[in-house]
Amino acid sequence: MFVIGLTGGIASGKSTVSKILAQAGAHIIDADKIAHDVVMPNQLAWQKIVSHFGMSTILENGQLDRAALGATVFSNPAQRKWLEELIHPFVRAAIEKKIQVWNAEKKEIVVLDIPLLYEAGWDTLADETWVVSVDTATQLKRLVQRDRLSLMQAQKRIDSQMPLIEKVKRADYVIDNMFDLAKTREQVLKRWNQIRKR
Ligand SMILES: CC(C)(COP(=O)(O)OP(=O)(O)OC[C@H]1O[C@@H](n2cnc3c(N)ncnc32)[C@H](O)[C@@H]1O)[C@@H](O)C(=O)NCCC(=O)NCCS
Ligand SMILES: Nc1ncnc2c1ncn2[C@@H]1O[C@H](COP(=O)(O)OP(=O)(O)OP(=O)(O)O)[C@@H](O)[C@H]1O
Repeated sequence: MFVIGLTGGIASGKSTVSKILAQAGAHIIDADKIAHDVVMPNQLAWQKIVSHFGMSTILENGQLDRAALGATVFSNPAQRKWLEELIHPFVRAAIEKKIQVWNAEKKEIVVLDIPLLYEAGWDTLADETWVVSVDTATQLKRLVQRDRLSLMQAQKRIDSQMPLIEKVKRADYVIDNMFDLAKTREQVLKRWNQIRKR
């Protein structure tokens, strides 16, 4: 089994690349999705969040108010650290379990789609790392458009991550996602085909 660690900055295009890889036959582990699943109502992490942040972080249906929690933690690094220290061990355990299962099932290529791959030190789970890169103006524009955040909210989210330029330096393979999707697909499939041939 070969494991690709796919990362980038927020809204740089990880999900877009991960979709292309899935269509090509990769098996995807999506850390954002796992992080959403572990805070479903009444789970241990959900209970700890409610006792720590209070009922104002819960919607009427019991789900986390992700916008409210995001507004709090992306303006307060100490609270973000608290939330990460709670959620990350659950996410890491789920990722390791899935890797184990897929390894036993002899899946050929697995992709770890993890926004905080380097920040969390989880790049060691991968055989090689890919970074999806865009310039800061494009990142901000796409983030504001997709998530309907104000410029200031979007900038706070970007600033809470390792600078994208730093991630690019650490990457084994960089995908430049500044252009159209065809160009991105071309770069993804180029490296994908090299890995397949090994
Ligand atoms: C604060 C929360 C509730 C906001 O939820 P929201 O639905 O608005 O965002 P979502 O979870 O879909 O994340 C969107 C993007 O935000 C960025 N992001 C998320 N968490 C973090 C973080 N702790 N630090 C920096 N960037 C982050 C990532 O690029 C991610 O792809 C949520 O992001 C969260 O629980 N974060 C802590 C868990 C975590 O670190 N998740 C990242 C994957 S392990
Ligand atoms: N090459 C491109 N050209 C134009 N728009 C793009 C391109 N790639 C991605 N986008 C758009 O930019 C936004 C961010 O892309 P995407 O959701 O793939 O980023 P992400 O890195 O997965 O984000 P997150 O860190 O929040 O998970 C989306 O609205 C997507 O449709």
